[in-house]
Amino acid sequence: MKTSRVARRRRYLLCEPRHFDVRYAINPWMRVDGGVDRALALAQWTRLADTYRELGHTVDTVEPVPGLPDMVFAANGAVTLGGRVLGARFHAEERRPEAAAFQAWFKAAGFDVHMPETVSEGEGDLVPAGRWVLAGTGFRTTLTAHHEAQELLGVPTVGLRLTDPYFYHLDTALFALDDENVCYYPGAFSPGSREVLRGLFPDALLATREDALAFGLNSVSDGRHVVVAPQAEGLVEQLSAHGYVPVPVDLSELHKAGGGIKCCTQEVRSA
Ligand SMILES: CN(C)C(=N)NCCC[C@H](N)C(=O)O
Repeated sequence: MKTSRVARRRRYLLCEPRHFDVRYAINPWMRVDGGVDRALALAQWTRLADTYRELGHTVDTVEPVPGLPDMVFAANGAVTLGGRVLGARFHAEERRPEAAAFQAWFKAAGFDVHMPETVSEGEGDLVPAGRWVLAGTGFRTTLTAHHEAQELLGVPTVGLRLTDPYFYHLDTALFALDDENVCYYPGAFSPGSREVLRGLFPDALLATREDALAFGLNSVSDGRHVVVAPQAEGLVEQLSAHGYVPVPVDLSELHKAGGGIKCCTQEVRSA
């Protein structure tokens, strides 16, 4: 086991939860009558942004749009690799207008944006991991979108079928630790997809359902520091035991909409 892990500086795109709310239910976490403390959501999100800066990463922000309460989940707005950007096409009608807002941000930042033809929820389902883009399907992003991602990004996509509605995006069930390894919850995947993951990542860290339900797999790693939900206690211990440095950030208020740390974080990967 490697004991010294190396961090790489990252560029992250975030969206302040100024208009955050739970006004519709498009995943099993969302309760429209549950109540949201927006001030707390803002404070938690600010801690996340500050944590990235303290770790030496660049944080950009996209202006939140009134009436789009899920726009804080910036990871869904696109996926980028080598300076190429595949925009988003959202599954739920309520989120569809977000796609144009993220597209505009990327264009203004100097990127060409390819807009997908079918449902494609950005980094929620398309997770660059070393030589591959791991590509979730089953609830949101389509197989056609996997192919579009492969054609645009020039990297093979590995399709993985999600089967548990609580883990409706790939990045609720798996995250890349670095360019060589991942951490995932096997119970979120079909038997065939579990076999594929075992074959590609024989040394992967495996998480429990309890840690997955605590949004532990919705973590962001820079190769050394893993920004992780403190509620995922077993995973936090496991990461330390494998030489990573867990950096707990609590986004409990955002969990009410079905999102966590990674959902709030779009990595901008330039050429
Ligand atoms: C991993 N990512 C990016 C996410 N899981 N995103 C959270 C999306 C939450 C939103 N209410 C929805 O259901 O689309």
